Amino acid sequence: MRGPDQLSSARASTSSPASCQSLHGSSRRQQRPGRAAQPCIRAAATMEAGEDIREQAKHRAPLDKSHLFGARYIPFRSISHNKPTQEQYSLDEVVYRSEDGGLLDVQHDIEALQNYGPEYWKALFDSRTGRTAWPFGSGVWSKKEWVLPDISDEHIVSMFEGNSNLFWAERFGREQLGMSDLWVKQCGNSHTGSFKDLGMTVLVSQVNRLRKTQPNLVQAVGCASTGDTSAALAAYCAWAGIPAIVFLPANKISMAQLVQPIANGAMVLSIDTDFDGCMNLIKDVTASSPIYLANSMNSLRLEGQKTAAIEICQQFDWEVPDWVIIPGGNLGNIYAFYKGFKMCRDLGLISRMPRMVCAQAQNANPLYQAYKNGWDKFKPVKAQTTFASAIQIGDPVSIERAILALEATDGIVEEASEEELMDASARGDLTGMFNCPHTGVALAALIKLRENGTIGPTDRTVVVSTAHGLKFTQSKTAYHSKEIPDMSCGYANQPVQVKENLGDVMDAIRKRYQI
Ligand SMILES: Cc1ncc(COP(=O)(O)O)c(C=O)c1O
Ligand SMILES: N[C@@H](CCOP(=O)(O)O)C(=O)O
Repeated sequence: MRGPDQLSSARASTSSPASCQSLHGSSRRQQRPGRAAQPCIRAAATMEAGEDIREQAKHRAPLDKSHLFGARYIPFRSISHNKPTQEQYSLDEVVYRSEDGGLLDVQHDIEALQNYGPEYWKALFDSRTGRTAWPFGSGVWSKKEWVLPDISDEHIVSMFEGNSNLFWAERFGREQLGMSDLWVKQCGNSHTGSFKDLGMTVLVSQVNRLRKTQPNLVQAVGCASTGDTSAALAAYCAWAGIPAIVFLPANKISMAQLVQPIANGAMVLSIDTDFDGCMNLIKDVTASSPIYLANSMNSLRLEGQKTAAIEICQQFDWEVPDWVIIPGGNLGNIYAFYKGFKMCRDLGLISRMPRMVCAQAQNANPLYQAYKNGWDKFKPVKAQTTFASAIQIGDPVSIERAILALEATDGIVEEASEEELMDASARGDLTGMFNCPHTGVALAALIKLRENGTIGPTDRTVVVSTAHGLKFTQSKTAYHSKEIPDMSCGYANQPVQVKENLGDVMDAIRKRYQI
């Protein structure tokens, strides 16, 4: 079968990748899907003097992909209730809700994508990984046809996010849990230090396109945030020169998170409320002004975030893990992962879905409570203070999306107390990780599910790490200093004070290591 890159890349149109020396001078010969061919996306061999990689991409791929693949908004309920719908919106419209006030979802032309077959997509994605060809150096845009097929490369706003490593948690698994196949997907090892970059590149790219093609439609982009969405929004908008406004709950986010949008020049509103209060405000503001909503209520974000699930499959050579454990707050990400795995399965790249686990802090656990009540009694809660401050959310916008993802994957919801999440985070760190507290929540859920036998010793399990531990040094420092009231901080590692004296130094070392 031939794929989209061949369709308009003349010199890439022979079936051998070796023949793909340069993609300059396309003859735009149209071909139909047919026999299998190796995809070739290699950038032009030579760059014109003064060209940058974005300009180079214009020569490489002057594709009109819109006739091949498309995507649009449809009501989420038509998916959850499995009912066809006439209601749909172009991605070039500013719309966040369906006619009945429900969530939207981005629907792709799955049949058109199916024309190219699983081997085509695997080879195409593999060929793009680890390169600098614009925009495929990004782990999100290397899956462009599955994300935002219609956007032109020159409108994309990317910092080559994604392609995060899968950390083999060999020692943590073996020594602490008796597990042989445990992995941590390091989504927090990213430009702004959280998985939000994956969604924000898509949303800000679409905003950039709207601003270029429909002047005055979008004058700024805004979000409510517990610290990570705001950091990502501010950075991507700064890169593209788009005004950003972030609503933060006063005194409820870490100092490192607060300084990110400040440094990137966003307008930072510190509001005397919690995240849910900020979310209500930003919904009202974006409904009545040319300020575009950047929270995951906007389903564009999830199109980028879902690529982390596709990457996990790719990193395992298209084998599916048995379990994927994800910390949940506003609950967009669990659905994004579900979408990524489902797309891989619907397009034949994998043969089954993993079981998904959503992990919540006990102090902010509305999903856990709904799960325990058989789903039909969801009630928002007033979220209490938690070290996992980025998931201190009591009224998650994507509750329906999360329930669909969990029901469809025979999923589980677990919770973690403050002590459990801090201990789990510290235990992981002692085996070489450097976790944020939210990853601590996911690790605590793993520990519980392993201890009660739900997760078996050889089950391939992926814990999704959602932010970089360096954003949360205040809570780590408090733990290791044993300064947290009512917490034993059983895995604390305290610095040893010694005089500048060889004898004292050696005594201290001997005491610890018996050397
Ligand atoms: C670090 C971190 N982990 C986990 C989450 C939860 O993601 P979601 O809101 O998509 O459930 C968030 C944000 O809510 C976050 O910032
Ligand atoms: N943790 C999030 C909360 C908002 O989530 P979103 O995915 O809906 O933007 C944050 O960092 O702000």
